[in-house]
Formats: sequence, C-alpha cells, structure tokens
Amino acid sequence: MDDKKLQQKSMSEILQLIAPGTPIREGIDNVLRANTGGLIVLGYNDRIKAIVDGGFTINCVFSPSYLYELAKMDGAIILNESGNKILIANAQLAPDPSISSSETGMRHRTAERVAKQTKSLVIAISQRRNVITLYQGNFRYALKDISVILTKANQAIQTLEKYKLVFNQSIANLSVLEFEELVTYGDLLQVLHRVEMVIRIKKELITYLNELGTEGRLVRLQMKELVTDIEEEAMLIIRDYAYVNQQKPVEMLLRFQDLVSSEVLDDNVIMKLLGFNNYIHPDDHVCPRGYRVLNKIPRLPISILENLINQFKTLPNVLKASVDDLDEVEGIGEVMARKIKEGLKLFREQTFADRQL
Ligand SMILES: Nc1ncnc2c1ncn2[C@@H]1O[C@H](COP(=O)(O)OP(=O)(O)OP(=O)(O)O)[C@@H](O)[C@H]1O
Repeated sequence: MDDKKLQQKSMSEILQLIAPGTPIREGIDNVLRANTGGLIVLGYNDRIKAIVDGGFTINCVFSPSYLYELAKMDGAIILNESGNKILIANAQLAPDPSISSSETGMRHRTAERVAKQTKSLVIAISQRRNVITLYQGNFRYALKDISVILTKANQAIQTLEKYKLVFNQSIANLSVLEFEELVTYGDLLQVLHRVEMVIRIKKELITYLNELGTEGRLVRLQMKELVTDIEEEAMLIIRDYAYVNQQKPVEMLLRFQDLVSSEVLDDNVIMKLLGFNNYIHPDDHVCPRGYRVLNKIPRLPISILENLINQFKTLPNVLKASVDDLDEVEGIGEVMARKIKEGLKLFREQTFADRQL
C-alpha cells in the first residue's frame, strides 16, 4: 500500500471517528454552538509531549459535555489516540514556527503546524467562522454542512439508480449473446465498464457516508440495495470469464474497486485483472463457464453447480448436454437433470423476451 492510500484510509477512519452520532462530534457541535472555539489534539505521544507547554491534567473518560466545558478555557485539549479519554486541557502548543502554514488566525496556524510536525490528528473549531477543520500531516479538510453532503449523497443515489438500469440492460444483452454463443471480449468489456461506473459512484457515496455518520442511515440502506445485486452479478461474471477459474471472486472484485478512480480504466487493465496478460482483440469470441446463467436456476445447490462446470467446462457444453449427460454428473439424478434443463429453458425464454421489450 503506498503512502497516499495509507493517508486516505486514515482520513476515512477520521471522518468516521468524528461523524454525526459519535460522542466526539456531539462535543465538537456543542463547542461550535457555544462559540467558544476549540483546539483538539488526538494522541498524546512523544512528539506531542515535546511541544506541549503547561495545561491541567484531566485524565477522565471522554464525554461531550466535559469537552464543551473545557473548551471554555484558552489553549488546546488533548485526547488519547482513540478519542475516548480527555487527558489534558488548557495546554499551550508550541510547534516549530518555521513550518509553513496557509492559515491566518493563531488557532488554525497552530493546528496546521502541529499536524504537520507530529502527524497527529488536530481539530480546530473556529470561534468566529462556524467551521470545523481537520488537519493531519499535510492533509487539511474543512467539514461541510451536513445538509450539503446529504444533497450530494442523494444526487449520487439518483445517478446510481440510472447506472443500475444501464447495467441491467447490458446484462440482458450479455445473456442473449451467451445463449447464442456470440460473446466477444468487447461485449465483456462493455459490461465490466458498467460495473466500473457503479463502483465509482459507490466510492463517492462511501466518502459522503463516512462524513454523514448516523445522518446517512437512509442513504446507506439505499446504496446497499442498489449495489448488492450488481456486485453479485459482477462476481459471477468474473467467475465466468477470468482466465483461470477464480475461486476467490470477492478478492478480484476488491482489486477492481481499488483500481477504479476518476479516470476511465483502460481495457487492458481490466483484462489484466481477469488474468489475461497478452493483447486481446475486442472482436475475438470468448466463452463463459456458466456460473451466472446456472445461478438463475432456482434452488440449484452450489455444489451441483460446481460439479456441472467441472464436468462440462463451458456454458454451451452444459446447454448442449442431454438429460442423460447431466444425469451422469456427480450429485445429479434424473429429477435434478430435468430441473436443470427446465430452468435453463425458462431463463433463456425470459432473456429473449426481455430483449424484445
Ligand atoms: N499555540 C496555541 N496553543 C494553544 N491554543 C492556542 C494557540 N494559539 C491559539 N490558541 C487558541 O486559539 C484562540 C484564538 O486564537 P485566534 O483568534 O488567533 O485563532 P483563529 O485561528 O483566528 O481562530 P478563530 O476562527 O476561532 O478565531 C486562543 O484564544 C487560544 O485559545
């Protein structure tokens, strides 16, 4: 993991630590409302100890009302790393003045310098401007108004709904092509780029949700409902088309998520993710193993599905197999064989009917 990712990860942890619904946020909001201003440092390590001057030792369990009362005093409040204990109040911080700062007021300049010098999380609550600013290392982030983030999150949910429709359409097309044995790498990539779009918007939503805390409950539920089906389909597609039969599609999907950023992924990057290392022509044909289509057969046990694919290797072979051929597969009797045939026939009819809509 590179440094940038490490910092991003810790920023999402930070946002969760001080999100609405947490005791720290309740305390910070009280300080904000009382207009006393505040300077809070998380973590009392050697680097912080070296720049703390004076103050009272408090050493008590964190409570929002204690934070509010202590913020009435000048100086900084120092909490432990996880923010569940108040250690010191009224502390003067003396960071290296040669460290650059883009802030103007002393509280914010101090906060920025302490964060840069110690890498600890520092929270500045402005007395006059009604803003909460977070600093950690070189990272600076001003918390936005909850209503602004909620609006953005709801817009993202609407976008996700549209993406889902587009995704479902491309999945319906893929099913038809799979039955007709006409899938090309280009078709596969088109579907995977749709998955990429969904992942991109999901990542944006997670950032909002981290900041929204309990205020984002509804958005979280909506996101989960929209995304779960898509992710399940995506994992089945990965199992169908990965170069080597992937036993761990969840890990592959996670790797896919890591790769997704604001830029559209290159086709080669996606094919590499699936294990194809050589150049692939988009018009070349490719054959699915059949995990996704076979999954549509109601109540087909996963072990039987695996046995089917082990035996026949590809979906077209399963489709061509007679009831007798299916009967020979381990765990499949005549009744089950007929059920599989019937299930595939029904799904095929449904797929072709959907295409005509
Ligand atoms: N080095 C420091 N250590 C601890 N507390 C500090 C330090 N410097 C400033 N403060 C705190 O910040 C308070 C306000 O300072 P100042 O008005 O210059 O800050 P500011 O950045 O303009 O913030 P605000 O927007 O809240 O006014 C001080 O009264 C003091 O409590």
